[in-house]
Amino acid sequence: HKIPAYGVVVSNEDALARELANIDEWGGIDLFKIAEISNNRPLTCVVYHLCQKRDMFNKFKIAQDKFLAYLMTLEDHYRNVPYHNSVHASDVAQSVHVLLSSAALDSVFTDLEVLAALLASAMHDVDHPGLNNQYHCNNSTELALMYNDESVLENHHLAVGFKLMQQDYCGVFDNFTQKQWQSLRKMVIDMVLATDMSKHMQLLSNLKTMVETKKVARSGVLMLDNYTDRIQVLQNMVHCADLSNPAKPIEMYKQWNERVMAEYWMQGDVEREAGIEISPMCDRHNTSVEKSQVMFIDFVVHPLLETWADLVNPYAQEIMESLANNREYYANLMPSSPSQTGH
Ligand SMILES: COc1ccc(-c2ccn(CCC(=O)N3CCOCC3)n2)cc1OC1CCCC1
Ligand SMILES: [Mg+2]
Ligand SMILES: [Zn+2]
Repeated sequence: HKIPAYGVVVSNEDALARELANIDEWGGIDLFKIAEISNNRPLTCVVYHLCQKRDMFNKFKIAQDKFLAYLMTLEDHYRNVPYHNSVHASDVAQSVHVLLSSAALDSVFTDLEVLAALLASAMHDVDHPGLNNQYHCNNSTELALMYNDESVLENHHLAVGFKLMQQDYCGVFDNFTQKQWQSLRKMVIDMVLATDMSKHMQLLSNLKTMVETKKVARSGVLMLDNYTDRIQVLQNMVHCADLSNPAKPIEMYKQWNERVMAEYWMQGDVEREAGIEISPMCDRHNTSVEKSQVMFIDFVVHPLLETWADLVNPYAQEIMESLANNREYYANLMPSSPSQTGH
């Protein structure tokens, strides 16, 4: 049977083609529109399309129908929660694709490393329950007990993502050598575990050190000559993509913000019902949305993306400008901002 052009059977293939046209650009595609057109299969069609563009099926002799079966099953295991659904995963995959294409990283990473980064992005939040690690640890949930309070969700995303790959009807990496498979699996594990926010300061510090000591070839590309350096750049890349909403076009950023707040407030409702302490920013009756975003940008996103921009300098200026504009947008909306008080 013939495989559809974008992996998924859609009513309007031309519309999907148009939406995917600017997939190589930062903020170039609207994942919410792609979710609509693809009958809520944004992850399957974005990741399939990226792997086709990067010729992954030929490079690794991957059976396209098996890869599609895996992507579909993976996407089916994302939950229908406001933020951590498969639209977010497809956004992280496309953002990683753009960061990987930075001129400073030209030919730096092997095809296996690129495939690992795309797979890590695709599976990095699978089966997310819409309740964060703090909730699981505070309440010793099934998952917290399973993973002893250590990167609980991230370990779960990996376990689910790889278990689905093992199901024999997938057999997606049957043509990999044992060495290729073990290398791919280790890199995906290292990247997904690095999306745990509790690792953020360590990751950022490693990235800063790498910027200070970076070796750049005459061609201007980064020289990374050991696994530790290579995986640190890949981990930071996926982490940057995971935190990249504030650096995207404002209309998309606003939608991500509504969704993440809806998820936080649902968690706050669960905590209030259970009579336990409501987590930070999870109380719908007591959160300043705009102030929270300005603080998120100032204390988390800007320091990380600024360091990334230093690493691939000057190839991330547009990302930094977008972030600065969006920060101003929310700063001006803050209740006590000067523009409100008229002076
Ligand atoms: C568009 O808004 C956000 C977009 C992304 C994030 C965000 C933080 C950490 N990550 C990485 C994954 C993670 O560790 N999480 C997932 C979010 O919940 C906390 C544990 N992602 C937060 C966002 O806003 C928050 C609510 C107001 C300020 C902060
Ligand atoms: Mg996550
Ligand atoms: Zn995520």
